[in-house]
Amino acid sequence: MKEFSFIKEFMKPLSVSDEHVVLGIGDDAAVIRLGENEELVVSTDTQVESRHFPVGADYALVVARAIGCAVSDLAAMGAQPLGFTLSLSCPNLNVELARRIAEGVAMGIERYQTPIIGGDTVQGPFTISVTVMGRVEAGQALRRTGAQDDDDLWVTGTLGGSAAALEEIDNTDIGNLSALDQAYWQPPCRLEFGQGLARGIATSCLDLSDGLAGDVRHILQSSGLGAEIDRGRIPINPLALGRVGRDASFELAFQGGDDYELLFTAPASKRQEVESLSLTSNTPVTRIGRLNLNREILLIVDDGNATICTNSGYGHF
Ligand SMILES: Nc1ncnc2c1ncn2[C@@H]1O[C@H](COP(=O)(O)OP(=O)(O)O)[C@@H](O)[C@H]1O
Ligand SMILES: Cc1ncc(C[n+]2csc(CCOP(=O)(O)OP(=O)(O)O)c2C)c(N)n1
Ligand SMILES: [Mg+2]
Repeated sequence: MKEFSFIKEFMKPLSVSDEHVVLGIGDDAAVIRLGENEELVVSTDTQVESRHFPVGADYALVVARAIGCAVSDLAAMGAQPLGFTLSLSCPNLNVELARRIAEGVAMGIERYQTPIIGGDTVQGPFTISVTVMGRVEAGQALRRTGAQDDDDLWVTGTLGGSAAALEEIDNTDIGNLSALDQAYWQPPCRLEFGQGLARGIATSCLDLSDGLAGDVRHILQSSGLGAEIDRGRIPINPLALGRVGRDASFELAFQGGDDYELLFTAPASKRQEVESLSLTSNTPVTRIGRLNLNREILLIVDDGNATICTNSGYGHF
C-alpha cells in the first residue's frame, strides 16, 4: 500500500476537527487554536539512514538537514517558527558522534532560526525525527486546499539540484561542500517568503519534498482542479543542468524530490505582490503554469504540444 492511501484511508478518518483542532491530518502541518488571535502549527518528519540520507554521511550535516526539512513545513504553512524537538536513534553513541550531532543541531538552530526545546535519545538504527512548532495569526495558515480555477501556479528557487547532488554524493566533508552538494544538504526553507504569502497572497501552498510532479497533485486533489504546466518554465538548477544535460535535469527537477522549495497558487491579480515579496525576501520565484477545471489532470505543455502527466513523484513503499 502507498503511504498516501494509508494516511487517507486509515489515519485521516481518526482525525476530527474540534474547537481546538483547526486542521488535522492531511496538510503540511496541523493547526491548533490557542486563543482568539493565535494558532499553533505542528509538524513532524522522520529521516532514516540510506532512505533519506546516505550511509556514512557526516552526522552534523544529516542533523542540520533534518531540521531544515522539518522547518520547511512551517514555511509552507506561512508560520513563524517557535521551536523543535529532536528524537534520535543511534546504534551507538561516542564522544565523536555526540560532537557531530551537537554541531548539526547548532547549525540547524542558526540556519533555520528555530530553537531546540527537547527531544529523545534511544539506541537503534540511525533515525532522526524532528517535530516543529510555529505560530500564525488565527485563520492565516496556508493550506494545500484553497486553489481556484485560473490561479497562477508558482514555485520558489530552482529544482533538481538536490536530486542531482544525491546521484553522486561521495563527499560529505562539511568544510568542502560543492555548490551543488549544498542544494541537498542545506534545504532553503523559505520562511520569510511563506509568511509573506500568508498575508493574503496565496490561495494554497506546500513545500516540495517528493518532487513537483507528485506534490502538485496534493494541491489539485484537494481543490478538485487540474493544471497546465509550461515545461520550459520549470526553473532547473543550473548546476544540475550543467552536470547531466537538459532532459535528465528536467526529470530531476520534475520528479527527483528533496527540493524543499515552495509551490503555491495565487490569482493573477496578485502577480505584482508575488514579485515584490520575492524582491523584499530575496527569494527567486517563477510562474510555471495555471490551474483549470480539468479535474486533477496535469498537462505539460512543451512547444505548443500538451501531454498528460501520469508521474506521481517519490513514494515510500
Ligand atoms: N502515521 C501517521 N499518522 C497520522 N498522520 C500521518 C501519518 N503519516 C503522515 N501523516 C499526516 O499526513 C499528512 C501528509 O504527510 P506527509 O506526506 O509526510 O507531509 P509532508 O510532505 O508535508 O511531510 C500530514 O498531515 C501528516 O501529519
Ligand atoms: C540516500 C537517499 N536516497 C534517496 C533519497 C530521495 N528521497 C528519499 S525520501 C524522499 C521524499 C521526501 O521524504 P519524505 O519522508 O516523503 O518527506 P515528506 O514528504 O514527509 O516531507 C526522497 C526524494 C534521499 N533523500 N536519500
Ligand atoms: Mg512528512
